[in-house]
Amino acid sequence: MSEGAKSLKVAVLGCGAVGSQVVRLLTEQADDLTARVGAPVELVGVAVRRLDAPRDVEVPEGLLTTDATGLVSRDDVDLVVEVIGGIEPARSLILAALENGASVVTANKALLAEDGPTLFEAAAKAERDLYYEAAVAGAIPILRPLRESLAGDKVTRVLGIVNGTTNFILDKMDSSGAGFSEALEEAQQLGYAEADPTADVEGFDAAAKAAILASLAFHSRVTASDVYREGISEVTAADVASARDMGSVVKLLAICELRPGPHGDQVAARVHPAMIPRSHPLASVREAYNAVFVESEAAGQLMFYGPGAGGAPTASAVLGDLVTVARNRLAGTRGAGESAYADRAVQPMGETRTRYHVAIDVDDRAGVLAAVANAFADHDVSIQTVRQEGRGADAQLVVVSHAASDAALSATVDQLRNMDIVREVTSVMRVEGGDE
Ligand SMILES: NC(=O)c1ccc[n+]([C@@H]2O[C@H](COP(=O)([O-])OP(=O)(O)OC[C@H]3O[C@@H](n4cnc5c(N)ncnc54)[C@H](O)[C@@H]3O)[C@@H](O)[C@H]2O)c1
Ligand SMILES: N[C@@H](CCO)C(=O)O
Ligand code: NA
Repeated sequence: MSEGAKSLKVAVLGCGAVGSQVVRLLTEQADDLTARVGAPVELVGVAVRRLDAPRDVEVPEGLLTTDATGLVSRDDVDLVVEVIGGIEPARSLILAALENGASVVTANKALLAEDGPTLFEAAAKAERDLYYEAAVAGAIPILRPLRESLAGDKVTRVLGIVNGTTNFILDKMDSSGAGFSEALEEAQQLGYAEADPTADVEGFDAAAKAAILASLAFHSRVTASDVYREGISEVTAADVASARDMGSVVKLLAICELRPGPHGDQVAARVHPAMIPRSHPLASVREAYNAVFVESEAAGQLMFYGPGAGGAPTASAVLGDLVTVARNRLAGTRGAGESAYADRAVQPMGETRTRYHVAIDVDDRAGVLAAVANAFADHDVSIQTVRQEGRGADAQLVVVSHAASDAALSATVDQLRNMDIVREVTSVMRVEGGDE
């Protein structure tokens, strides 16, 4: 480092769970950051909504401001960290920061998944960095591996547990037999789930992350609206028990795949609960942890595991990005921008091939098994396994299909629901992570 190198000035927008930890690390590790970057990284402002709000960190005297727009417009600010979240004012602030010549680090998956291209274009025009490792799976390095380490390989599939709250709830349901509401209540008491848990339990958070993962993995623009989404609020204790009987466990998965389409490979991106075998590496991801499983042509299978949420873990990813963009800044360069050259189409969910697990309560009499098998055959869906358990005059049939189009499988279930011999379809869930 050259003696007296000019300091790089950082503005932090938002001082909540993540922002307060970013401020803490920036302050506590100032000397190490200086050594690693090659110049002092100096915190010059922290934008907050209310000056007198209680905070998890003591912000140095005079740095707090309620004028975020004024802060990002300052001539001396080199680096802006956006940890406010949501669409506005985060988007306008990031665009203003880039236009003003700052490099930007954000953790905002909702914004990136909704309107990433606008931000990437602004970064390209301004010739500045826009980094966002914290936006997917918190502390786990997954975006940089996709963007850089695997840039010479062909990624074919990304399968992830990318929401800690829902993984905690499903893990609780699996380990204790609790129902969804009871497990959600416990997640709220422990501070994993928010008072309004919609974004997590209905899969919106995971779908935003899936869009970001698919865009990077397949060099295409995939937004949240391209991702098929089902949450976990309909998962019952019976589904979880049925999975257990099969040696499987229910997880909320984000699945991004390259699938053959009429004009070359297409991108399929979906978020839904699925049964996976207990022997699958993702089955051992417990509590609120996250993990992302990547398959690529040359590397084979890779797995990334760790804390996907929480103030300090997320701030770790933010700081990692901050060091990188600061180094780039000092070297007068920037990292690779958006890579969307492949421009792949998104495959509609109905055409995506999946497998189903269907548990059906039926009358226990001759011909019932054949009738159920025929319903699958009517939609050209091949059956992989059938298990039957007698229950007096009733029987329960558990059918697992081979891979078929999601539309055909869903039509099969509709037909089963309308059959006289079917008393109730007690569990329908997609199956992943085994042989097709
Ligand atoms: N908490 C996590 O575990 C986690 C993990 C990964 C990514 N993220 C992302 O990080 C971002 C921040 O999340 P968080 O958990 O810290 O949220 P948070 O709600 O704890 O903090 C956001 C803060 O921004 C402040 N704010 C709102 N509007 C503002 C404005 N106009 N100007 C200045 N401050 C304003 C709020 O008062 C609040 O303190 C979000 O994009 C979130 O998705 C969070
Ligand atoms: N609510 C998210 C936080 C990180 O995005 C989760 O539960 O994983
Ligand atoms: Na990450």
